[in-house]
Amino acid sequence: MNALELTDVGFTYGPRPALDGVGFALAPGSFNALLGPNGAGKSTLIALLTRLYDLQRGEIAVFGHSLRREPRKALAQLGVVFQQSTLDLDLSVEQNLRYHAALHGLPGKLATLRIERELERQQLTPRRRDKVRLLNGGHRRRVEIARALLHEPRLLLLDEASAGLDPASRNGLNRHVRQLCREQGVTVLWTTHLLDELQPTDHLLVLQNGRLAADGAAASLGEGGVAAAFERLTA
Ligand SMILES: Nc1ncnc2c1ncn2[C@@H]1O[C@H](COP(=O)(O)OP(=O)(O)OP(=O)(O)O)[C@@H](O)[C@H]1O
Repeated sequence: MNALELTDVGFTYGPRPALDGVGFALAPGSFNALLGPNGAGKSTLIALLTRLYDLQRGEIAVFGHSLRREPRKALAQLGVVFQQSTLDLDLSVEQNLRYHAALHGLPGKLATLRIERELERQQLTPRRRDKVRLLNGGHRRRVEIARALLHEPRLLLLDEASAGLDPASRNGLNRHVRQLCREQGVTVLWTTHLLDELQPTDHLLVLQNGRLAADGAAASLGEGGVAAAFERLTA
């Protein structure tokens, strides 16, 4: 069963479609990168995946659950790190996680266990009592990843998660998410416009004018690596 499957997805705000017949599938446990120039439709796609917008055309299924017909089951499998941080800077790392757990109805003891496990997995245990305000951008992102994983989703969606980070933090975050994918079997959909965050074996999805211009291993896109392929596709 695919972690995520899109079939003929279309969405339009006005006369011109923002997404037009987009279809792809993500294998469980894979690292997938979603790329595209400004206006290609990435944000629209993410808004559909998170149900900010309702589907107008096509189907989206998360681990076999239709987002349209079984939204609760589909969303239960989905963890999201949004582009704009929504952490409370004046609460500690742990308080932010506890607040989120309560919001999602996790009972106290279970919440404590999950929070401890995620803090450990995200290497944040020593910072648990620090206010988020004191953390650097990379560590804040890790708090958001911990938060997104508290309900044990199997698909993690990161929307431009590395935007605004310095190169060292960007690399650290990218390595960290790849490790989660490799060691914990979490399927990752990583949205970026930074080609240096990609590896030849990544599954690459390139959106261009609302359509899928490429869907396959980065290495299979031809001569010159990802950067050349991206330039050719979006020229
Ligand atoms: N709220 C809206 N109302 C009308 N048109 C919109 C709206 N949001 C996006 N669009 C249009 O839909 C198309 C896709 O935009 P979208 O924001 O999904 O692309 P994107 O790939 O996320 O771009 P960026 O990288 O700049 O965020 C663009 O032509 C955009 O102008």
